[in-house]
Amino acid sequence: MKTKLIAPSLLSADFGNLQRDIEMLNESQADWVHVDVMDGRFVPNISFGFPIMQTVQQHAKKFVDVHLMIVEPEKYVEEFIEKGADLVSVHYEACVHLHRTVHLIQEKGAKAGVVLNPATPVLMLEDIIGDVDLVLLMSVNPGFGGQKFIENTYRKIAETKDLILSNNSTALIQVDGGVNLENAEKLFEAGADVLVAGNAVFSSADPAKTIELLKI
Ligand SMILES: O=C(CO)[C@@H](O)[C@H](O)COP(=O)(O)O
Repeated sequence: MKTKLIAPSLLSADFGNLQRDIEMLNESQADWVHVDVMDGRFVPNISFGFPIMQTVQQHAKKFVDVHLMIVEPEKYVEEFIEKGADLVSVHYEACVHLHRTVHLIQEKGAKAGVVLNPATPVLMLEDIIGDVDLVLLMSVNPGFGGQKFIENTYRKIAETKDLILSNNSTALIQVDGGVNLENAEKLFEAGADVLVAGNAVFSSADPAKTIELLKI
């Protein structure tokens, strides 16, 4: 997988015109489509589930990146993969048996990511870094789009990069939350490989142009 990737989050798309927004992403320079699944238990908000995932599967031509903000994600990963997820990321904080869940995702044919909330230290990944394809660092508390970026994410990117290098891991670093045209370049320079952007893309006058500018 190449780096400096943009993954627009469908959480900020217009659900009344979801096909239109996915087709816009297909034609844009977006690399991935980021799908935020929230259950109202792991996070204090409910977004959507399998029916929306089916719409994504029908229309998206880009790599589909699913972020599960749900308790007991191991119960649902297989169905998300059947419905087109190329990568499934699960929260460190939500998995009792993280190693088992990561390997389940990979056995079912998808890439596996592990997600850290802002208050979870990078060192918790020491014994799983060699198994995962991606580390997703939350730069806001998960649950809502349009929140303010938490600045200590830069330090966490550096720590994740060190962990990856010292373990000869090939995991990508993804950053999610409050990413915008002001901080994207700095985040890539700090070592992020994939930036998720919801509000910055879908609230802009020209989402396709914003995606292009986020990559510069
Ligand atoms: O996972 C989440 C929120 O929990 C994110 O993917 C947000 O959707 C990012 O939104 P912006 O901060 O870019 O609006």
